[in-house]
Amino acid sequence: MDQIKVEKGMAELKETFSSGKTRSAVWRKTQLRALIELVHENEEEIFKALHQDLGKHPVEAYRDEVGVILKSADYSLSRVEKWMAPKKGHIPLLFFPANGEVMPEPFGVVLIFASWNFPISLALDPLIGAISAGNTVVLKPSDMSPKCSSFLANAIPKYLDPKAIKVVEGGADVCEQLLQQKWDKIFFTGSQRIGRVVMTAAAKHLTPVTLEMGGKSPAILDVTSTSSNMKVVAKRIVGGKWGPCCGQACIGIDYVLVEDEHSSFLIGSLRRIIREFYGENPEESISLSRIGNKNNFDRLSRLIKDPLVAASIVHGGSTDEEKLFIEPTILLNPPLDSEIMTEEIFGPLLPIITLNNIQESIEFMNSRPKPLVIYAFTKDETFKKQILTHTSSGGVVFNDTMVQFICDDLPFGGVGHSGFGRYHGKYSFDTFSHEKAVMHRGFYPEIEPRYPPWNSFKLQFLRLAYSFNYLGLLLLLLGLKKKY
Ligand SMILES: NC(=O)C1=CN([C@@H]2O[C@H](COP(=O)(O)OP(=O)(O)OC[C@H]3O[C@@H](n4cnc5c(N)ncnc54)[C@H](O)[C@@H]3O)[C@@H](O)[C@H]2O)C=CC1
Ligand SMILES: CCCCCC(=O)O
Repeated sequence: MDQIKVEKGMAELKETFSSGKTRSAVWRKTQLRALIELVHENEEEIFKALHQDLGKHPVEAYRDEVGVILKSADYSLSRVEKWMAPKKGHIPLLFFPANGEVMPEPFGVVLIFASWNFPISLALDPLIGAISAGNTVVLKPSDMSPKCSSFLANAIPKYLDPKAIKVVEGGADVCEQLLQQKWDKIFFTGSQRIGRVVMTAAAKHLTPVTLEMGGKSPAILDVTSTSSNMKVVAKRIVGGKWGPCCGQACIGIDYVLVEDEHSSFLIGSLRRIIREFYGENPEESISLSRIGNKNNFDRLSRLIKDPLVAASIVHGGSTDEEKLFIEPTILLNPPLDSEIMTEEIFGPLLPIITLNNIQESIEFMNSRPKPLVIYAFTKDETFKKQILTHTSSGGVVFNDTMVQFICDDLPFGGVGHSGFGRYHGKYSFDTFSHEKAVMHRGFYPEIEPRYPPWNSFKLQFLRLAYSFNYLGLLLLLLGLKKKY
């Protein structure tokens, strides 16, 4: 994409934003309704593109993408006017008469990078936030999900305001061109490697950035307190590992921590559920999506080629390069210094790491980068509190997996290496808004002690004023009055 085209597009977006039309609730709600219409009217085409790019079945495509976007857009559409309204801010009596408010305003022209594993959700969910907050937008879908990228590039201009929302397709070269522009906000979903590239480019223009990244999200299994629910636990672990995009999910379970004595029970339970979900021959299953691209296939295949890792495979391990298929694979205690345990797996490989005591899981997690989410299957309230207070992660889910992604009142985002900033629901609106402080003052009474020349009285006045000790202030002023 040539630089002139990028700059022309930017100029138009800036002009649109300056016109003020994106600030109105009417414009924002019109765009949100149009987005809902886009998804409804093109559901089959979206299913087709998701199947072509990732082998997703329509049910998985609806669960993780189409349904998520319809939910998010409807949630914002019904609340955006309330979110737009200035919120009252308390002003101390000292400044009477005065009132204060916090007024959300759009940043301006924003850039959104989406990833390939949920190419519709991860493009349109941030877009919903950017529109709700009144911004103009460049959306850059991932080039690694080309059919979905092409669908978005064709459909969005037909439904949304083309002078305010543009789709730019392409890979690293296009991205680097885009990053040379001065954006008012960048919302990035992707890897730490590229997240650093984005942050570096944003720093040049002091552009605020939200980084939605990933990492190694563990699932802790306290079998002692959940043994009576093991079938549900196993379904949720299998669903949370291989369900979303065949394990290629930022909030997918990366590894499981379990006490040694329970590892066989767990593996047997997982095996049964894998068969129940994907049949005797998962390669033939229509319910298991495929590895997204050759790069990820080669990387994952390499992880299990390591002899010590290969020796730890207790289920699965088969691959088919032509079909970009990797069987749901379980490993038991691969070496902790192997790449599968030091790098984000982002695929259908599930290491099970055994501990002497489930309490050790806290130290195990704390000795590694902060994950996007911690899943913990336990009914032990004390252990829950320990996890919440002695570990740090983007989020914590007790006794389930993945479902937090569709809860609009829970912020979705990481901490430390898993990212910063968050979105979903009103958090999306806030992420794409500047909260402007507004204070209205009167002209009387004047607070003379705020002005020079300084003297001891004014120091005394300010001491009481800053402690908002109104009685003290009154007595001081009365005392002054009496004195003079
Ligand atoms: N927190 C979240 O919501 C999610 C996080 N992720 C994380 O993303 C990673 C996998 O996603 P990928 O798309 O492979 O990540 P990626 O970092 O390779 O690409 C992300 C985006 O950046 C663009 N990009 C690629 N090269 C670039 C460059 N040189 N300069 C600027 N932009 C560039 C891509 O086209 C894409 O739009 C995993 O680490 C995963 O954990 C993935 C999905 C969701
Ligand atoms: C179920 C949808 C999850 C999307 C974010 C991810 O895990 O990559």
